[in-house]
Amino acid sequence: MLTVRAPATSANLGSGFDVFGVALERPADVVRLEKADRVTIEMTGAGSQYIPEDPEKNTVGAVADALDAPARIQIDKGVRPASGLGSSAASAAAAAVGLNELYDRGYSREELVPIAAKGEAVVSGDAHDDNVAPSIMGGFTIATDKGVTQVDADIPLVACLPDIVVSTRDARNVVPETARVDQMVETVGNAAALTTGMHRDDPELVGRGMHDTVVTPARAKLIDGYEQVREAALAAGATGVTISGAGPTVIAACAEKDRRKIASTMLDAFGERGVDARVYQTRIGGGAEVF
Ligand SMILES: Nc1ncnc2c1ncn2[C@@H]1O[C@H](COP(=O)(O)OP(=O)(O)O)[C@@H](O)[C@H]1O
Ligand SMILES: N[C@@H](CCOP(=O)(O)O)C(=O)O
Repeated sequence: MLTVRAPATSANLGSGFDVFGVALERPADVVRLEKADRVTIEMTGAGSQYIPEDPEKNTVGAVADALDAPARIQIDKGVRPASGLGSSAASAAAAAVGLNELYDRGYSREELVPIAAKGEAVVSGDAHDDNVAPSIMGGFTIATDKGVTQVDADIPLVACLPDIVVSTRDARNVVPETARVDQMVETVGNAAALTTGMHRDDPELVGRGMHDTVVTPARAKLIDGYEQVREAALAAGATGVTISGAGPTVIAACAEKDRRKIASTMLDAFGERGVDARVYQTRIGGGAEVF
């Protein structure tokens, strides 16, 4: 049996809607695969009771189909579904990397990205690549229909996951259909600053570039306590704060020395709203690993 560990990811980072993503050092899904006559899926771990084992409805089923690689697939979820931490993508990324190796298909990591994204289409209606790209390739990724650009950035992060469920499909429905030119100009500036910050491993520049006035304000309404948590994290030293993926996780970039304080401040701020939460003190990490 082949074992693959594929990391959680944080997509968008504010200014890079549907394009930017980072792999997180933790949490991760662990997927075990062996060749079989047909695809079967067994789920365990965080929130697994809410995830269908039917290959037609699970992200890994679409990946196995695309690679013509039937297998017995056991998924141990470390990434809770509907978290904004690329839960559905982590399983799809692990399946793409694992089945490619098991069946010796010979695809490169970059070529596996659109294949894994077919799994995302099953759950959110859109084959967006911004979670599967970093989960497969690691680091900071810029995923467009022209391919993926990747850099091995190192930025400390805090990801605070409240006990609220936001499905990516629902959160995509509140994205505004249009943006003003001044918002476009601001977004381009922020995205450029963030990208430069990733190349320099500079949390200040990355945090500044996470600002977004187009998609984030619309989605913030789905997360009870978002504004309070954001303000508390900034006051505790975060260099930037935004919604991770479609939410409800709130993600902060920071200097290493401030990470612990920011983590406890974010938990407290959700607590003051009566919302339970858990927090990951993490950083940008590598992509899927095969054991
Ligand atoms: N292997 C999988 N892992 C996680 N969620 C899955 C998987 N397969 C299907 N799903 C479904 O995908 C949805 C979660 O995906 P999504 O809303 O994109 O959340 P996330 O932000 O955590 O990726 C849930 O409805 C879940 O049942
Ligand atoms: N770009 C997508 C990313 C969704 O990420 P997820 O972790 O919430 O699945 C979006 O913002 O809709």
